[in-house]
Amino acid sequence: MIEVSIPATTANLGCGFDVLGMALDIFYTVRVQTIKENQYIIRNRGEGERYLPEDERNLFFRTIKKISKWKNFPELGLEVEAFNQIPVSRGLGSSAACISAAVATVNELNGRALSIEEMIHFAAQIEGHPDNVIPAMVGGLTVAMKNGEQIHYQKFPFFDNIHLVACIPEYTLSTEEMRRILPSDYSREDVIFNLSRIAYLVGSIFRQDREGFFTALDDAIHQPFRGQKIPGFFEVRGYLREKGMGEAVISGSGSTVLLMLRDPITTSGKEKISELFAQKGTKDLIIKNVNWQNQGIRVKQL
Ligand SMILES: Nc1ncnc2c1ncn2[C@@H]1O[C@H](COP(=O)(O)OP(=O)(O)OP(=O)(O)O)[C@@H](O)[C@H]1O
Ligand SMILES: N[C@@H](CCO)C(=O)O
Repeated sequence: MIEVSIPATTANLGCGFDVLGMALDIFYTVRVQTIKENQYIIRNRGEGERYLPEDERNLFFRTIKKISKWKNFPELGLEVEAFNQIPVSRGLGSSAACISAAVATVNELNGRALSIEEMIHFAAQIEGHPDNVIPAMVGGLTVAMKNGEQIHYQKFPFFDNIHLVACIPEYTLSTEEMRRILPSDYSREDVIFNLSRIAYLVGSIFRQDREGFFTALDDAIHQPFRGQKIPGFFEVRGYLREKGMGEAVISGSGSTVLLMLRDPITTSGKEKISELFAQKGTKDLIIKNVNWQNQGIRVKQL
């Protein structure tokens, strides 16, 4: 039996729309054993357990089958125990984790026949968002770049003196819908706004310049539009800025809001954040400290 574990990811990090992503210490873990050919059983525990399919319609098996076909690998029957800590459709890369786990499983069951570049290529093709898939697979904070069919990336460590807090609402948002609400054209001014910030942000990460990082997080491409669908986002961000506490960004396409803080959040800080969200109608909210992860795929033989 093998165990594969993949971290959640937060894509975009403000100005890095479709480019930046970072692995977090929330995991999707599968224990996989081969069984009779053509049998596919998955038992889901944790997030999504009430509604994720437990047969071959599950994204995990759909991914396994696609890759086995592309690569001409034998179609093995599989029995899987899945443990999911990543809330689904909340902008924390749950589908990227599930797809990456399937890709890593296929690789492991076929004598590690795939390179990391191939694994990223397949996973990104199925998931559609390399900014989630790359950090899920390699960990850290990553910059994704597409060049035709090819995907390139750079990986950096994040800051150990920025405290991350995920504010995870009960409601879900579909990535597809949250992409549809974005404009198809942007002014030159907005493009330069984001280009300058992403360059400055990556430079600040490279130099571990925390204040430079906070200065450059803002965005004109997606947050002004998506923020309107996440009641409380603008108010919480405004509060953190006003108090000098840090910044807030929309994680992936939402609904999660990721706080990036200079100091660890206090109990009263959490209460204030809950209150700001509640005033805008978001009442069922999980506020959770999270950490960035330097490792992506983990595989164990059990
Ligand atoms: N752990 C999982 N197991 C099986 N299917 C999953 C799992 N996670 C996500 N999915 C599938 O992917 C869909 C959610 O994809 P979506 O891209 O909207 O959300 P997400 O990956 O959680 O968030 P985001 O991509 O915005 O970070 C679900 O409806 C489900 O079909
Ligand atoms: N960069 C993608 C990530 C989707 O999770 C988006 O924001 O739409």
